[in-house]
Amino acid sequence: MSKREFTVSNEYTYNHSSPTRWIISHLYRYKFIVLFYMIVAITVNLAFSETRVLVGNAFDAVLRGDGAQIGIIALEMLGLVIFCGLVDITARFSIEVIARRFSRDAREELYTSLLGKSQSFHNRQRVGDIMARATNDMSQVGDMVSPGFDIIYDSFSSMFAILFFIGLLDVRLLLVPLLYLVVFGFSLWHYSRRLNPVSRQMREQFGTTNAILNEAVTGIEVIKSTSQEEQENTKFAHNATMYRDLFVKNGVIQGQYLPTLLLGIALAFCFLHGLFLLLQHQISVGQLVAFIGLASNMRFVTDMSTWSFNLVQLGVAGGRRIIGMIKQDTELDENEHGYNAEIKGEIVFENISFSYGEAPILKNVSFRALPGQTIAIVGQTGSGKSTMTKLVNRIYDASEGRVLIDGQDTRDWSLDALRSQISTIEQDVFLFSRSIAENIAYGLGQKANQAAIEAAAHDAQAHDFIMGFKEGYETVIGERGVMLSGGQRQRLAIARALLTDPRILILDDSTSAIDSATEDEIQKAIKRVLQNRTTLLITHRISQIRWADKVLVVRNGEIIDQGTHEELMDRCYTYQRIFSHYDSAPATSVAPSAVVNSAD
Ligand SMILES: Nc1ncnc2c1ncn2[C@@H]1O[C@H](COP(=O)(O)OP(=O)(O)OP(=O)(O)O)[C@@H](O)[C@H]1O
Repeated sequence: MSKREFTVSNEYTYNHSSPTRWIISHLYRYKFIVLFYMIVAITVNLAFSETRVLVGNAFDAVLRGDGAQIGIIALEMLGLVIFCGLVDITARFSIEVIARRFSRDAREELYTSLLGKSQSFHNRQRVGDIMARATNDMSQVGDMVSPGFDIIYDSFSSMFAILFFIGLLDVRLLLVPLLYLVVFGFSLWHYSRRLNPVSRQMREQFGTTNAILNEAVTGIEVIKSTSQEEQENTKFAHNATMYRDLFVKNGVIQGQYLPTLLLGIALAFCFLHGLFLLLQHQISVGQLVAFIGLASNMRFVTDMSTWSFNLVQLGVAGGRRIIGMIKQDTELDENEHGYNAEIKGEIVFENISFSYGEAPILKNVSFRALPGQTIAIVGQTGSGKSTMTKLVNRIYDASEGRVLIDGQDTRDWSLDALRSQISTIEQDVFLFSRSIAENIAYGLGQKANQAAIEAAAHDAQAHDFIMGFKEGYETVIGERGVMLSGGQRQRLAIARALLTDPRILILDDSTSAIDSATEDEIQKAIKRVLQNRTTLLITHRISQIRWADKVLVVRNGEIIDQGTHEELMDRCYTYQRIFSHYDSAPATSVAPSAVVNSAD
């Protein structure tokens, strides 16, 4: 079992060792419905084949001039046809239930697995590709069961019924149908082998094309502002053409389906064989008619196989892509039974080094924050400030060294216990397209009440602007909060953090987008949110740096000095360069990156 950051209790375990096993393990979950379907489907086919035998019997009765027998046969036929119709509905209904449950379960499985993947995993993935797997591959998997598997099973059970009744007519009549079956099986195997790789490539190509489309729609602003429509269009057209070519290739293989030709030959031989036995007085005319009727039923088996095998191929290919994603390794483990306690708030970085890839981003970083302290982090852009904070709640793990929270290595903490007590307010606040109340209450799930939400919004200086909307707290904000200004989004994020009452708070440049009119309100909100918790504060604002108990000066992934604002002003040249001309200025913001860069 690979590592996961999130699991659901009582989760059903599926077999991921191969796509086929995965599919079987899903179907096994509904074994009784599957069994019911299989019995019912075979019953329908037996009943249907019996009608052919009745036609043969009717022929014999006509030749004998036995009117009474003809009447009985007609009634039997009527009864059988009604029975077939009714039972067939049950079979179709049960297979449809299985197919849709399968799709639903597989969707849930993929979704849970995605929630359990690490940030590094999601950094690597393309959203469009994930979406293709979650939508298209999922419906392929459902269609594989119904109509795909349904038709195949129906075909084979119908074949079984055909052979059964032919055997009852006269065992010798089985000769040609059995020979046909062997040749049919072989050509089907050959057909699947050719179709399989093309189906797989089609799925892959669909994912890529979808990812390009998704990226273009998400980044439409950049495309337009840089006039790159032409380039994007060419790229998309190239990929769409590749998808089309694969589709055509798929069609060509399907068009070369040999069993249709083979069936024609088989039927001709069946007729010759039957005729031969009739002329030898080995079988009756009625038996010959029944035999030909049954043999021509093999047409359903042959025709249906083309399309349904394609559906199964596509389903298996889809399943392979889905489990491919589910099985992909992720770096962190939920550590469900790890250390679990209320965080007091001590953070210790012990000789931390970290890199996303080859290049080291943090080098031998050490510092200590006592419970309740505010630690400001300043440094040039790209120096590794945000990365440092991402090691605290284990978005990433350090490559070397240890991060200790209350003396415990973060790797020993239960991930849920750790993360649920740490909140981050980032530069780019993410809001869901839900109501404002739901966005504020997000960290608490369903547990927050309206009064608590409003109190948090008051403290975050967000209440007034929220009440300015017609729907107040029930206002649904657009995707990614586009209806709100940067400052409003950040105040909602502060309200969210206040509500969850985290023991450790990470504020990453959180006030950079705020205009001066709301500056005071925000300062109040931030000051309020810092109280009674350990805070790592990445900021460009001198007023906030003054609140800090300690300031870390970061350059190229190293802490070059640390101390209080006053100490650093006294002894750190780089720090002096950043803040000297703001020393007597009122609370305001600076862009230390620019200054530090020039100091370098
Ligand atoms: N997910 C990632 N994958 C690979 N490299 C990354 C990733 N995130 C950040 N980096 C790189 O790590 C370095 C440090 O980035 P980080 O965001 O920690 O800097 P920062 O000091 O917070 O910068 P800023 O002030 O601009 O936010 C940068 O060179 C950046 O390109």
